[in-house]
Amino acid sequence: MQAETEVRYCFRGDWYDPNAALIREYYLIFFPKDSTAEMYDIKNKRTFLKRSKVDSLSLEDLHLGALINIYSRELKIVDYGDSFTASQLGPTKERTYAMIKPDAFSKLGILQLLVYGLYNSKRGEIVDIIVADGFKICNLKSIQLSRKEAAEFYSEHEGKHFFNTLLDFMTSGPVLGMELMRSNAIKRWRELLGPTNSSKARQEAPNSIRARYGTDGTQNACHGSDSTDSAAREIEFIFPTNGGRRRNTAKFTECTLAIVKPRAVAEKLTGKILRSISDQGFEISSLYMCTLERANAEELLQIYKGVVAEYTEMVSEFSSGPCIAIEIRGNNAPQNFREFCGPADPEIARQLRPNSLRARFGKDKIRNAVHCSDLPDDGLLEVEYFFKILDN
Ligand SMILES: Nc1ncnc2c1ncn2[C@@H]1O[C@H](COP(=O)(O)OP(=O)(O)OP(=O)(O)O)[C@@H](O)[C@H]1O
Repeated sequence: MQAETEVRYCFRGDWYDPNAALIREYYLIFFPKDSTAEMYDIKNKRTFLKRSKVDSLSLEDLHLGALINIYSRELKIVDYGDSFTASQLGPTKERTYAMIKPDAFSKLGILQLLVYGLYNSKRGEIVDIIVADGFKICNLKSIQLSRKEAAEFYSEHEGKHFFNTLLDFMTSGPVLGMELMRSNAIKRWRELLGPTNSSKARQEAPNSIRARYGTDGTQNACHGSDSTDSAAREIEFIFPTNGGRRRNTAKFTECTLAIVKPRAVAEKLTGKILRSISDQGFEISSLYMCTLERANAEELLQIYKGVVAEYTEMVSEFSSGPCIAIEIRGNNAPQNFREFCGPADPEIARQLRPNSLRARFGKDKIRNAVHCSDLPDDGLLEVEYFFKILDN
């Protein structure tokens, strides 16, 4: 009897080795059956990691451009490693760049877009449309584009009569940049957008995003890449992987830091958590998705080292996948937000503060959904760490 071949997917991944200051290339082989992975060093032609369990990794995390953490190594998936993987996953994992432009951003606000959009189907806001249509949000950031950046982004239109108006508009307020993934992502997102001109959209595609949220020919709510090449270029432009970052929208006043931890992001709790934060009266002034390296997680959590028994596990959870860093603003934000987060242990939180974030969304002490700055003086320092140092 012939043995059944085990399904395995192969990717090419780059890891930046800071000691040698060079990029090392690996094949990453993933076995979905038991969530194990193997790594092969391409240059040195040898196995780098024997087949080992990587619980935090799932096939959903593995797509072109993804940043994943394998045993403290941040690997960027740069290509498919074999034709089987390319043919199986390529069509289902097409990426596009979507951007909520300043008109829709300010009309709806980050929270309505992200939260009510996700969780109040009656409002049917933009992100709801995105998620409900089967897109995965692979990256996300609120950005303030400079005129130079807007001009570069829309360089194909330079010289056209509407170019200056377009730049005025695109720099008039924050935008929300998103890298989206699903099958036929580019075509599907543009179908959802409808015609460029919002008035035409209202006539020809009244349910489209531009018909519903756009104003006119320039202020048309959202952008979508028009080809695979432009998607790759635009994703790289907004979320550069080779140095430099786009300016975030953090304000650094009356603020504290919240992080939606990787397990909560993976369980799609981000929207519910953001909604609770805003319902409580806090302002979400800036946010972005990132995958923390172990060293950064250690730095953030250093005050717990030697104090909290679960320190090592906490660091592992923090660096296990994408998380969302948020600048929270409000009166006495560090203390008030910390109270709203509740005790670190969700079991205790459920007894003592049943309405706190950790009581509602936490699983256990490690996977307690949300991190918040602990001491009053740490609020601004941690916001600066995430929004000035890590995101610069
Ligand atoms: N005739 C016009 N008058 C004013 N603004 C325009 C005009 N044509 C395009 N624009 C603005 O420039 C943007 C880029 O134009 P383009 O032709 O690439 O449209 P699109 O591909 O539908 O939009 P986008 O690139 O933003 O997804 C439009 O979304 C709109 O904001």
